[in-house]
Amino acid sequence: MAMNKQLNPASFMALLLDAVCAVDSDGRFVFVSAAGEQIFGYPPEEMVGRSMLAFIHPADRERTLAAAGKIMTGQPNPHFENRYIRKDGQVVHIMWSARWSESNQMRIAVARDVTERKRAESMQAALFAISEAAHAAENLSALYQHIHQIIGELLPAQNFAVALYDAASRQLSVPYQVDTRPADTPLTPPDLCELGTQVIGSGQPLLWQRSPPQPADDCEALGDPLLQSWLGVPLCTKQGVIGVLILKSYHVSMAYTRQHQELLQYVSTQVATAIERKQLHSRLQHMAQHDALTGLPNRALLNDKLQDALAKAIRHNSRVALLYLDLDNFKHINDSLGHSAGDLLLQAVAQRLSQCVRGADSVARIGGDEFIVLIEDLQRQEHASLVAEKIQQAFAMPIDIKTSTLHINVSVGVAHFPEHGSNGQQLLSHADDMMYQMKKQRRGLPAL
Ligand SMILES: Nc1nc2c(ncn2[C@@H]2O[C@H](COP(=O)(O)OP(=O)(O)OP(=O)(O)O)[C@@H](O)[C@H]2O)c(=O)[nH]1
Repeated sequence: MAMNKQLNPASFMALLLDAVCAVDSDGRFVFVSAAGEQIFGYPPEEMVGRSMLAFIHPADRERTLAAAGKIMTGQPNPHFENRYIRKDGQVVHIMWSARWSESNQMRIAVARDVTERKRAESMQAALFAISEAAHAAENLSALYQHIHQIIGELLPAQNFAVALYDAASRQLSVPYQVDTRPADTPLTPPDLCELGTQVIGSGQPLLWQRSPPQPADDCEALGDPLLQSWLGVPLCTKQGVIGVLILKSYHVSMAYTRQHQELLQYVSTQVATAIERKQLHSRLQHMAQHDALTGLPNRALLNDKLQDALAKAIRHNSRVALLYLDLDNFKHINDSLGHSAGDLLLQAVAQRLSQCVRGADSVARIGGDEFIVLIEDLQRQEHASLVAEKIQQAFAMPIDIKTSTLHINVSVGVAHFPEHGSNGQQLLSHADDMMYQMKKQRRGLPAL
């Protein structure tokens, strides 16, 4: 009891880890306890008299004003979170417990630094978001974009790239890259691939800083966004290192640190797994939609493309044509030269056909020696016959397979939308009939 009498409550306040603050009705700090310096980085006397808005993260100002308004109507808020910018520029997450004092006309609040908890939460959230993205993203490039966005919420990632390593060809490719450096400025060393290759080789992260740092004024005067800082973290899976996550900074004021490196490493395994899963999915999808021998779309993909083309043609009141192609006497080539020569011929035919059409058109292999050309957005009906003629001319040239020079003929049948059918099935069937008629006519002719 005797001891209690000697205690000075003000000395308790100085020992508190949380800061006690008082803010007047205009939002100005009236009092900040000693712990404020630890939390906000400013000595209390530098905060007192200034508006709280001067310290709050711009993105949280409006929300904070709304919460303060409610507190001033007499509703205490024991769990309000916002971000402050410390004197050293770091962002600090604060949990406020605040109420209005009618007699003092002030908000009385206790501030607790919850930055560590927030960081752990956002790291967990990032892991979860990356794994979600692996399922939700439609394709690999959508996944890279999503990963960029998630990483950008954890650390500065204005300049971000995903580089992938193909162990078979020992090549590093960059399927995703966002770089704020103007495209026409010359690349300043070090080269992205050079550092990326080092990360792949060592399987270790690499943090590179320009040394000595280029003064900011020099860079601005030159208009040259010189690379200042580079962070590369390997993407490791059970198969080994499959690539590198890369962050770059062109600003002297933003240099990557070991802390950034740890954050990026923390998410990199999840990123690697997500990319690997999506790559496998893309490969399976490609296999399900393409012919393994020629690499052309197969019947399933052709049907999808045909359906899309017809839907578009109906919307835009445009035309579509289908060419049904079948090689003549292909069986004879298989029988006389062997199946592998037949395979090579089919590959050569696929290549030659692809060269006869525009990028917007499609060539598909739908059976043994049967191919389809889908011509979209046809300006005039005659154009399909022109493409058919072009194909016939292309096949007038012999094809060299192994040691043989082969002369092959192609029978072609054409169907037009809307004249020969209102759906894909009807059009394919009509083109097949036309092709068969041509084949029959040819059979009636003397052998070439
Ligand atoms: N090499 C090879 N042959 C294939 C493949 N798929 C189907 N074939 C063969 O292709 C041939 C197709 O025979 P047909 O439909 O009678 O064709 P054709 O000999 O050109 O006869 P016409 O079309 O009447 O001129 C068969 O011998 C099949 O075994 C393949 O992937 N590779």
